Amino acid sequence: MKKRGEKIVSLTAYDASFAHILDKTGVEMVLVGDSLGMVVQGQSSTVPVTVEEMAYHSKIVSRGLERALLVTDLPFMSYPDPHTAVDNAAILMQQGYANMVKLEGGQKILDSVQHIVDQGIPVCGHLGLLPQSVNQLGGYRVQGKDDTQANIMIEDAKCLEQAGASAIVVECIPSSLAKRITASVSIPIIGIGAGVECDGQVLVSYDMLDITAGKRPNFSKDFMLEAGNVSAAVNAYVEAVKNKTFPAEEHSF
Ligand SMILES: Nc1nc(=O)c2c([nH]1)NC[C@@H]1CN(c3ccc(C(=O)N[C@@H](CCC(=O)O)C(=O)O)cc3)CN21
Ligand SMILES: CC(C)C(=O)C(=O)O
Ligand SMILES: [Mg+2]
Repeated sequence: MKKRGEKIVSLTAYDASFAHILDKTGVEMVLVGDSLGMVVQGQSSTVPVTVEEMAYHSKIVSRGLERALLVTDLPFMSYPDPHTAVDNAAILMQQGYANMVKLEGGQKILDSVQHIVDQGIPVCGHLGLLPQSVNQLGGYRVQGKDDTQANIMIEDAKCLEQAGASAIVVECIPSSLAKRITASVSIPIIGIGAGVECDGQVLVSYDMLDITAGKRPNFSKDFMLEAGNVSAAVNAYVEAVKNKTFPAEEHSF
């Protein structure tokens, strides 16, 4: 799809009924995000989420899917070293029925990425804003704004590709940097708050359906407003990503 210039559409899901709607609407990649800690569990970050919780939600999401690729987040502290990373990735594959696992970070986690890939498990990287590091970052802010940070992120993307990653999510970074990263690797770059020039887009499904308890990141959009029902809202998102009308300038940095 990257080679063909066809945008890859992704949304998060945390249960089977939701997953079924995304699957039948043509969402290509369904992400069981550790964002479930915030939108499902009501916690103030993703840090408390466990491997067991991720495996459970991944398992129930898998029952709603027929076509979409199921990608499941490895949560905070589940990949502190390559051996532990492989063990936990195996749990998400065998108990969560994931097709691919996602880990946050660049060069620091390369050994873990390599070991997981060596076991035949597809890996998705995650660069830019890393919510599992929110306590170091001090908040959810745009990343990669200066040249040094930007160049490190491009190098991280190349290293992840080299280590065998199949795709990379880039979160909350300037559109210009996302464009450079997308041009620097041959694996698909899936953006969230990263502008329209990535190979695909992902959003937290609750945000685009306005199930938000009042707060939604500025890069997201309420697709429920005009659509009126869930399937129509998801369909409007799929169409908007495919024809590059989402994200617009107002959803980008
Ligand atoms: N509901 C929800 N949506 C998400 O997109 C999301 C989660 N939860 N939980 C995990 C992370 C945390 N995320 C977030 C949360 C807040 C902002 C936010 O408020 N960003 C500001 C940018 C601030 C700046 O200018 O630097 C914004 O206005 O969007 C961004 C990402 C993304 N992920
Ligand atoms: C926002 C996406 C990329 C994510 O990691 C999550 O939902 O946890
Ligand atoms: Mg996540």
